[in-house]
Amino acid sequence: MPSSFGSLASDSDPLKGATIKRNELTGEIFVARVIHGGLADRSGLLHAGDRIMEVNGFAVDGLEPEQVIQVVACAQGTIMFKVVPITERPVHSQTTMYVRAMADYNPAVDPNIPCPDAGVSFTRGDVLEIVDQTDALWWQARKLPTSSACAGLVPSTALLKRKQREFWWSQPYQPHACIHTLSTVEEEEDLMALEDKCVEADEETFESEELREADDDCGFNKDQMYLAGFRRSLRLCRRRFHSSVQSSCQAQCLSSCCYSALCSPYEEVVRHQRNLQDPLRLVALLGAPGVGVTELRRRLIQTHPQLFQGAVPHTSRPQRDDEESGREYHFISREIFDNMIHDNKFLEYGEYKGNYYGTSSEAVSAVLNSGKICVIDIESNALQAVRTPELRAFVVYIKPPSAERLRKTRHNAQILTNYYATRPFKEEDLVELEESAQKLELHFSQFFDHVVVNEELQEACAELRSAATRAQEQPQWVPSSWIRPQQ
Ligand SMILES: Nc1ncnc2c1ncn2[C@@H]1O[C@H](COP(=O)(O)OP(=O)(O)OP(=O)(O)O)[C@@H](O)[C@H]1O
Repeated sequence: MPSSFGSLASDSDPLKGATIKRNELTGEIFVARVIHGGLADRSGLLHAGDRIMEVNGFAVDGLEPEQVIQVVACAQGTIMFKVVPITERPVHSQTTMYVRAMADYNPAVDPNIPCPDAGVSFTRGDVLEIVDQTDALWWQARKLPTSSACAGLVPSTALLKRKQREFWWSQPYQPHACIHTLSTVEEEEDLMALEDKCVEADEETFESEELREADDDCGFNKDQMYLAGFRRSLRLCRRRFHSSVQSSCQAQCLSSCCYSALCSPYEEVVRHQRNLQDPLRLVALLGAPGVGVTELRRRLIQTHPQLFQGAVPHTSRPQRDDEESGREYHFISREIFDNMIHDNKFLEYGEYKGNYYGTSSEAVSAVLNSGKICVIDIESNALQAVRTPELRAFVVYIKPPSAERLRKTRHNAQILTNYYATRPFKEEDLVELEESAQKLELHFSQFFDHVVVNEELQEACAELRSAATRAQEQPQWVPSSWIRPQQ
């Protein structure tokens, strides 16, 4: 039987660069995998499938893997391995793949990982460089950004999906039609409660808020030019909105966190720099009610009208004398609105006392094609509708500051109540705001391209502005399907 010797430079844990396994029938010890970029890999002397006979002259057959590691750990100076190399080394043409994690993973609490020390922990939203997919269950990856050349183990898509299925089946009752991605049932109930909190507002109060805004003349800039798509009315009734994604699964899942794209534990991404001739990217703001999404959007558009613009919403309500179609709204008949819903034209839409209101993807595209950055605010259930190859949304999460700073900065702020009246924030409003923000972060942080903490308005607005322009001008991680659309 062919044999060879390999020597590795001394290291406190030289087998960290490889994992080993024992054949339970024969007691033989084999190299299970060589960690990409680790010591064993760099030496080129150990390969997956090699049989380890001896470590520094000590026969390892019959030992438990932990005992072999102990032998290696106790060795001083140069360590000699006597190895029987695998006869047919598989030829791999590994291509590096980048993914965004859609779930959290902690190897320290995973009983199934073959070697917890070699595991890479990650949280949703992290970008991973997958350097080896040879093993169907355990891939090798680096979490970016990293300065380490050494990769570690992460569960493969197949393994994570299996875990999700096991979790799903372990639940006493699961009404969802698809695999449960991240949330526990309790969290799901919380979310449903959040989304269910729709208070019936009568049309007069809703309309009066619209009028109040119009009276404020806040749709006009310094030169008395009307800033199209400026109104906040869509945000007002957002809790009753629908997103354009109406899969059968989503119909059952009010939290809308389990539609197909969100079910995959990894999203393949590429580092992409927008070409100058490409349309600009949509900037979609997401935040808990009352955190200041409207205020920031308003300030951004008002202070930089040459750069930013909102999308003009559609409505089926009758046009008033002082309104122009295409300025405050696109006024269309109910029948046309229904057809547009049917044709999936809306990113979000809602209905109030017989009148529809909605933001169409075409209205967003019109702004983007005009050379301005379209800024809209969305509900979490519209995430899938805006994360498309056409709109390429850059999602900015507006986060509340610390509890203390929130209470200080909102001292004179006015909250918009469910009855469409404004009044100063009460303690319970702030608590509710913080809870809603936590739930958004818990369930959707993997989709945040940038987070702006809205503490001081001016600073938050400046940061939003620079993030929104950076999204157009600098390379970003985006879903690979946006750049290489699937057939
Ligand atoms: N950083 C801040 N400092 C002080 N006040 C703020 C800040 N950001 C927002 N506000 C004020 O808080 C109030 C609520 O803000 P805004 O209306 O923008 O909330 P929102 O996120 O759009 O939620 P909703 O849609 O429920 O109104 C407004 O009075 C706004 O001026």
